[in-house]
Amino acid sequence: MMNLTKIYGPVVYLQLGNVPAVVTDDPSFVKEILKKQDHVFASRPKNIASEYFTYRNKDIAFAPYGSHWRKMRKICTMELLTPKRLDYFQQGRIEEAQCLVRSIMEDHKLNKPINLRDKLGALSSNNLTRMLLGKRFFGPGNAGPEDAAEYKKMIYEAFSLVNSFNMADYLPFLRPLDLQGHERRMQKIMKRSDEIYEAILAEHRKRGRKGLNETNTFIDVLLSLPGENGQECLCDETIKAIIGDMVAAGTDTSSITSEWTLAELMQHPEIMHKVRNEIDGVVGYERVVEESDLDQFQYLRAVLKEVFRLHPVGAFLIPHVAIDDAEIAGRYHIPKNTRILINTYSLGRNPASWNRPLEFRPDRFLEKHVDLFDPEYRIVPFGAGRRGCPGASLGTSMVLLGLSRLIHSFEWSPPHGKSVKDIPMIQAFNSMILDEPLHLIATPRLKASLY
Ligand code: HEM
Repeated sequence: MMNLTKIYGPVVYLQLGNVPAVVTDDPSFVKEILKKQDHVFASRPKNIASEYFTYRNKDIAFAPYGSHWRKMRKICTMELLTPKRLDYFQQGRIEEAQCLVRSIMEDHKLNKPINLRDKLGALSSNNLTRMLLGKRFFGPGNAGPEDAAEYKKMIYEAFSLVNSFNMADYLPFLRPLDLQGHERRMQKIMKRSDEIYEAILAEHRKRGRKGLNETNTFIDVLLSLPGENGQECLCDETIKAIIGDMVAAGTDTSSITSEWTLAELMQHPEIMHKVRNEIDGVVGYERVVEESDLDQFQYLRAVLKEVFRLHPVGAFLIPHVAIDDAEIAGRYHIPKNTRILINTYSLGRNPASWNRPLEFRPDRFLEKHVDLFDPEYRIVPFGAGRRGCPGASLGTSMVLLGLSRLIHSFEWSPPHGKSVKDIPMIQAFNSMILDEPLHLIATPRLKASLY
């Protein structure tokens, strides 16, 4: 599917079983869909995975366009991801970055290669669950190693099921057969994650309501807000769906991006050197990186854009759906209910937009400024418009803080007996993650008291 536009042109119409779909990787069409006619393409398709994981679309990311989505999106931006609340939880993110560095030091003392997928996964999970639930899942003071491993596996599996192709979504008569076994896996994950969220809800209810302010975790805020249609509170399923959305939307996205960044930097030592020089120049050697330093890391930000261009978190944005008949570029008729698949993978590699597109060259973003929300839609790492990612600023800060701490605190090298050429720079089948978890050796480079 990723190569269709190369063969047939910038807009391809497909009939996927019962479902009409349009695939595009052309910036001008993407602009038309996400900006000029954003209101027409702002809905989401129903599919089996979202039915399970979002309590029948009670969340934000998969909710169809309408009053429920509008209300939840408003809660998300006006009550949860507010600058004040994100500022308040900054201390937690700093502590998590320090825990990451310490746990790498422990592995270093044992002479162990570092499994960066595990470390970065723990970092983003803890960052999110501290803010959402007031709870860490990994490391000291956590929910217990077994709970953590189970929770991590669940998030990972749910994320991959949502992103994978399920035949029964397109040929509904196949659904009772569950030929790919997806639905059985979904039922199992959902049952267990529901038990976990029920227990967390009960625990927070028991503590009672406190005054609403920026120090509240997201779950406490959600428990305090009035519900829909004059209800006193939001219903439990809605709260669980929103929390599940944020965990799924914020965890793997951040850790996948950070893992690719380190893998690319290992392949390009001269770029790693420039990034480290930049961080050293701002921070020096007497303290560790703080969030307030991140604005000054212009080169690291260019590196991150280059990673988003070549390795977006999904090959496609979450599908959009036309809520009405539409016409794009004055010549393509798009019938109501058509699914719109924006191919971010080939958008970032489109030779019409990018010079030598397959080369990893962050400097291109310094020679010519391109924003993460690019007005020309040559990259759309966070989507755009009404359905654009509301966690973009938090996600960017989490990734930049984790990476800059790792690069400032350690020299990195391939495991003993291997070279950078042995790091397989290929993505997994059916997903955008590195095919194999990145393992590296860490050597501390700052004075001992900073670890
Ligand atoms: C590096 C980190 C992240 C990346 C790359 C990313 C990327 C994306 C993308 C591509 C979309 C789909 C946009 C579209 O369909 O047009 C999205 C949607 C969304 N993201 Fe993120 N995201 C990140 C972090 C986060 C975080 C930290 C949160 C919240 C805690 C979050 C919450 C959401 C939500 C709720 C949606 C659905 C919006 C809607 O449908 O109205 N994301 N994100």
